[in-house]
Amino acid sequence: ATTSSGPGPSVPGPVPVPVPVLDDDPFSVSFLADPYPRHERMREAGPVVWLSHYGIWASARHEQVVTALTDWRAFSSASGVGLADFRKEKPWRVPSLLLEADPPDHTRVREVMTEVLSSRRVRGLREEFAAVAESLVGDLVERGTFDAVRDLAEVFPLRVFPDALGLPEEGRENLMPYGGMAFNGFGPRNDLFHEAMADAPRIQEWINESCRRENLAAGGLGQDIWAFADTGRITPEQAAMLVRSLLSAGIDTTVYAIGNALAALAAHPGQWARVHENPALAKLAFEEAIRFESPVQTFFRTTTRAVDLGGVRIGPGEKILLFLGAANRDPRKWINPHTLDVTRRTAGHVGFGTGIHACVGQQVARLEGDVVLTALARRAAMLSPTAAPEPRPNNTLRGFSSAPIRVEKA
Ligand code: HEM
Ligand SMILES: O=C(O)c1ccc(-n2ccnc2)cc1
Repeated sequence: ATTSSGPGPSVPGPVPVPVPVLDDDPFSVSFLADPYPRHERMREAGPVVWLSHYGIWASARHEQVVTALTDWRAFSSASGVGLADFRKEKPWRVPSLLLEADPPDHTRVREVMTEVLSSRRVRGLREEFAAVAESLVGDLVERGTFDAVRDLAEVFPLRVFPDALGLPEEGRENLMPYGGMAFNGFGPRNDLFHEAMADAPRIQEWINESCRRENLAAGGLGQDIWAFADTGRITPEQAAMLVRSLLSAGIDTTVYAIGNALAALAAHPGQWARVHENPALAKLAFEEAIRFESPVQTFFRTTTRAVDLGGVRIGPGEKILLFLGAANRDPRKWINPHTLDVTRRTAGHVGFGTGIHACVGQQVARLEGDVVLTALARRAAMLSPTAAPEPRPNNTLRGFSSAPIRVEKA
């Protein structure tokens, strides 16, 4: 890292703290394949750094990431939570009413989504989710060796969430690709972006059809959203867009999270032994895995005014990349951050974000992780990797395309 008088547009004010300039490309395949050493360098360079490759600010420290996520007035989502600044360029799709909005627009739709995904409603999903997990995991443990990603992490969410949403059977193969579009779409228009968008018109057509009220089964989360349109709390157009949010968020996030948890636990046999000994630890183990190998690595904010963050003066209308995954391994916040500890006190991790945009689906995600790891904890005395997991590069998500493991039956 080199220091300079301060990159980016100069902003009048107190003498600026010399800002470290790094030339990393955080959306390159090499960075994404092994982000942790780069996170460390960014954290050590300072609370806020300038990434000259894209001309953006960035923070990899827990304190500054929490400050930016919490202060939605100074750090806005309405110009997009990806690299694209919606004030300067056309978004690739109509912006999200939740993720890419600020109060007051964000407030009402967030209240509705919070009710749709309430703890009580999610508790009502547990019996069905657990039954699918027991059956799937039971078969895999009998096999003795399987791929934690291909045979479990990519299968379970697609078995339970589309049904919970009320989606028709046909076309579900579009869900992972659409998640790939959404999450690669937050990055620069690099190869990952263009590859994800290759079949965009056809997939977006299926997504738009899937958001229509008549295509959503009664009793599902999709119809729950549409019911709010009848009350006048939201308009029909908003209802369709909120269903689109669930289609964007509901699959890839948990696929990557469950895969990361299984790969991490297989790589730490002592930790798995504790979970097998006490399956009630499954829920905590999943939470620790979200801290340790955060499925959602980054999101952007855009400043609405000149603002000081960590002593660094950031001008108005500038993008800052928040490294959630790096904040979750900041030694200023965590003891032995690079160690997986299934009994760690994980409170304060930002794997689900924090503040007004904190993940509204986190109870669904936790339920999925809990039932899968609980089913495995009861049946598998030992997990061991039979090959290194294969990273699956994505502009926003961190995870694997394969994680072969051997299980020793309990
Ligand atoms: C382990 C899985 C998941 C992780 C790690 C995760 C992570 C996150 C993060 C970090 C945010 C904050 C975004 C920001 O601050 O800009 C977020 C927001 C959100 N999440 Fe998740 N998520 C997960 C699963 C889900 C699921 C399963 C759903 C839906 C059922 C969901 C729905 C949402 C929505 C709608 C928002 C936007 C909330 C708002 O802007 O008010 N997420 N999530
Ligand atoms: O509204 C959307 O399109 C949208 C909303 C939420 C997510 N998300 C990210 C992490 N958890 C959920 C992704 C897309």
